Amino acid sequence: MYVIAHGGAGSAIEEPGPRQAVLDEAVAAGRDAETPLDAVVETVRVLESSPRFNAGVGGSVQSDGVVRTDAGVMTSDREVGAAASMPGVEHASEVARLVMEETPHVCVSGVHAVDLAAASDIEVETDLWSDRTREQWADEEPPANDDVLAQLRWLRDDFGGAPEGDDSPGDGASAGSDAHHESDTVGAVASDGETVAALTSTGGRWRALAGRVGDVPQVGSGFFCTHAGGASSTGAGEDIVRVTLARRAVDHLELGRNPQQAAELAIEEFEDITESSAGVVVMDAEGRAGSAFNSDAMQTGRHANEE
Ligand SMILES: NC(=O)C[C@H](N)C(=O)O
Repeated sequence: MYVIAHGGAGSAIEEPGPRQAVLDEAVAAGRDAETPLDAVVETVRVLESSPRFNAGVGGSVQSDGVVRTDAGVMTSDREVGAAASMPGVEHASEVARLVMEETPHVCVSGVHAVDLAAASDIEVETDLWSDRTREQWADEEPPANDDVLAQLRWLRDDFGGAPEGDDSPGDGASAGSDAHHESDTVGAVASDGETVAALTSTGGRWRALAGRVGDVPQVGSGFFCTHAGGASSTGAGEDIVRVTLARRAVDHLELGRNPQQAAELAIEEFEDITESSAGVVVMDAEGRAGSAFNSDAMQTGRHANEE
């Protein structure tokens, strides 16, 4: 099985080694899977369980002090499932798969998605806080939860550009430090040499308005897959949605470009349109991989067809 995984597009961190080790472990878990769908879920599960990434445990905290998770998955036969805004769900990837396989719908959200997960024996009520997010949240001074408009005023300046922690090239008012690790969304694309699956999972963006949903569970934005191949995006979700970044990358595969060209072209177009920052990983049906980003850094792990 061929697999490429990413740990989010953002600023370079001082010690990338430990995160790279988790990414490599995640790809190793996916390599042993039987199908591309199993492979992306196995890969992303490892990343969701690591507090080093902004997905599952360690996910970003929303304005009301709650961590909510989102994920989306798609296979090359255009089966799609997504789940959004789930408190207490570590493996949003599993809920996205559940929505795809067991419901007639494409996306389920909030407490209803959590109920569906619990009824299907997916673990819920997990403590998604990490030491890092607990410490960072302690420095915040959010307005009271029942004053939504005050919360909106409090958080508004953080958005409209690159995710916080990413100082290139967006115009985010809070750019410049990687303190929140909020750009460390995770994703994977896998291929058995014939069929493909793509999956993305996140805690969203730091102190986003409670209930905010970004690109990750939106088909074509955070993830996309056809017979040509699949893509998983990361970065400023509000901007990724405006250009449907994953769809754009896969379109380039459909037009005959290789995965590296497809990733680069999609990011160039994204930057031209939004002046914001993002990254994308791409794998075609033969298992050849490519990746591109216009942030300072994006860590990937891969076991790809190098032919
Ligand atoms: N950094 C990220 O990738 C965050 C994610 N794209 C979101 O906006 O929810």
